[in-house]
Amino acid sequence: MMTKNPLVIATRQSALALWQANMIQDLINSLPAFNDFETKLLPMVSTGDIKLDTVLAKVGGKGLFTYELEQALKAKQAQIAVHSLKDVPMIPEEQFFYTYNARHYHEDLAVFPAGSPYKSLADLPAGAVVGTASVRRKALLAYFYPHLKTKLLRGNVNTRLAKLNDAEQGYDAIILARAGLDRLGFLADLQVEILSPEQGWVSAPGQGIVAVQWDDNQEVSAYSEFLNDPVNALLTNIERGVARLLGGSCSLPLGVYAHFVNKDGEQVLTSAITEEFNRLRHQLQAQAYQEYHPTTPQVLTQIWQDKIRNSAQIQDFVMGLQLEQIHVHVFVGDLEAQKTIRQTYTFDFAGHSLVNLDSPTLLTQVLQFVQMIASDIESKGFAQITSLLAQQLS
Ligand SMILES: NCc1[nH]cc(CCC(=O)O)c1CC(=O)O
Repeated sequence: MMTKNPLVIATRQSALALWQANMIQDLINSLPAFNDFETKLLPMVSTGDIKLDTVLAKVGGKGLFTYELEQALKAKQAQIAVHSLKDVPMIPEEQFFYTYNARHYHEDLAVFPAGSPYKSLADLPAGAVVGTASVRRKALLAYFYPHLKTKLLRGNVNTRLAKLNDAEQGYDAIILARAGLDRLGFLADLQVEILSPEQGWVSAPGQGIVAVQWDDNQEVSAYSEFLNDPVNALLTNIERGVARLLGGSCSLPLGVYAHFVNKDGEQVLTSAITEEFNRLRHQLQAQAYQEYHPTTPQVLTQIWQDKIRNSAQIQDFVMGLQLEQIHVHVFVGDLEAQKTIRQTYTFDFAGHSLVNLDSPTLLTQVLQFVQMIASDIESKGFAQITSLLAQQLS
């Protein structure tokens, strides 16, 4: 029997990180293109898991949850790393690139302690205490709920929930990502309020997306396309593109959320597109493998992409979605709600197709759109916000 190539997956050790790494491992194991690989998880501890006493913006933020995993990639102890995209720095080191997966939920939630008489942030009495370590969430609280106080809350999701339910810690509510709670199976048992971006509570760029990090110096990177989800990649590149042009770091209270809108002007949830779209794409991937194995990953990618473009089933599915526009919600705030910017931007998707997301015309238009958003935000007083923030964070 032939020995298989190792495909070691670096991950943090929190319950959420392991869930996400397992999801990617299962996906890889289900794809014939990876038949010659043997997957294994490499759980690691990151600086962000140890330094728990400060606001994320102050410990530098940059690469706090990714640095150690990147070292494992560079040392070839691991072939890929799995991250919450939200934790990945906006400007990666040159040798690394990412593919994107799975956005089931994008929103933040307010979570209330078991038995709390309150069901929404608006209901909480003046001076009630809300836990978060994120400057974006602090700025949103200051803007929408000025009657509330915030208090630092760090740690992984399990730790934060334990602190919420420990009365001595004094939290009346905490803010968490819906995606994380859903993945851990906690949603059903918790008293929560969904904070929706469409109503102004804009989530972090890339929130809810699982990112797979690849190392250009390792041969396995030729297989990256098989794991990419092109719909999530498009929306994510818009969100992160805006953040990057605004100097993107997690010390900026910035929310960006992009989604598709159909002919009737309704939001089409990304998960409602990607589940079926990827099922069909993966079927064709398996067919291409069957017909052309053994061949190189580059050739297989080409054949597979052609099959996708020529598939009547995929064409039908994509046409049925009637995607017309992409809406991008942006929030830029400061810690005392003195200079908040809120805006929604619209991209005309009608002449494009999900089957051709790598079309140079589309990519050029998207890039111009992202630049337009960033310069519009700048013209609305962005520089004043950042100088105000510098004072507030010092
Ligand atoms: N910085 C922590 C972090 N990074 C990703 C998630 C949740 C999953 C996601 O949003 O993708 C969380 C926890 C939280 O914000 O509640």
